[in-house]
Amino acid sequence: MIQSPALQVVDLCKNFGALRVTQEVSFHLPVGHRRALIGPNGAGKTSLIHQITGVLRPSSGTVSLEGTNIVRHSIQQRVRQGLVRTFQINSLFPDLTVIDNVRLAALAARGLHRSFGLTVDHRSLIAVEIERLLSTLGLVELGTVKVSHLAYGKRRLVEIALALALKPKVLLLDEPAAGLSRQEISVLVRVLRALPKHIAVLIVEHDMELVFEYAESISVLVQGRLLRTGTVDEVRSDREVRDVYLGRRHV
Ligand SMILES: Nc1ncnc2c1ncn2[C@@H]1O[C@H](COP(=O)(O)OP(=O)(O)OP(=O)(O)O)[C@@H](O)[C@H]1O
Repeated sequence: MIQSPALQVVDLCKNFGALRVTQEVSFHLPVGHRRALIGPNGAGKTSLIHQITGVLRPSSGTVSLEGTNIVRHSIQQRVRQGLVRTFQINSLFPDLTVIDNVRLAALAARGLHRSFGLTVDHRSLIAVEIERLLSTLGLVELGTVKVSHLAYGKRRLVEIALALALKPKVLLLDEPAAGLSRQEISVLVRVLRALPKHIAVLIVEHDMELVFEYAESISVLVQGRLLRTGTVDEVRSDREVRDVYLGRRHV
């Protein structure tokens, strides 16, 4: 049997009045694939992510998760189905510890809002899961620290921990390296590489070093249209992509 792609977008269009922010965008992400979405400012990357997550309703076209068209599903339904976007820092609870923040997401993934009333087995399962997650993200030693006491780079890792606690099949990362130092970006790349292999990742990122180091393939969006999708080498050496976005410094 042929496996459906983890995520498939077909002929997606979005207009704001006369402005066409998404124009007949089609692509698919195989299970476990790591794709970067790049493009100049205002190309429509965030608008595309918003349509995939359900924040924005497309004007036409479909978004499918494992073969099911989810275009009419709510944001919450999509999350429950495994389409998860990283939380923004301002959605973390600053006065709670890292562990408590991750626990809330792990409970939410089970349709629960508090651990009160859970069986001992459930609690220990969740505790093991949190431990594993923090270890993947290199946050074990910071588990009992309040989020408000963490450096910016660590908070961004907590965002990813929360998203992972929701058990994604497809993880959407919107500029995870924004505001990070080079050293923090190399930690981020290590963390992203250590993600479970079955998770497909779509990462929107302006930091080309990260993109070239991490992505298996790249899609280039320009003025709402996909200009090119290919391997890192194909996209890097594409003359048109260089002209509209990469310039000469990344060749
Ligand atoms: N709600 C809206 N109403 C009208 N126009 C919008 C709306 N949201 C986005 N736009 C426009 O759509 C275009 C694409 O914006 P978008 O934020 O998706 O680009 P982007 O590629 O994510 O840019 P950046 O890299 O700067 O984040 C821009 O011209 C923007 O002004």
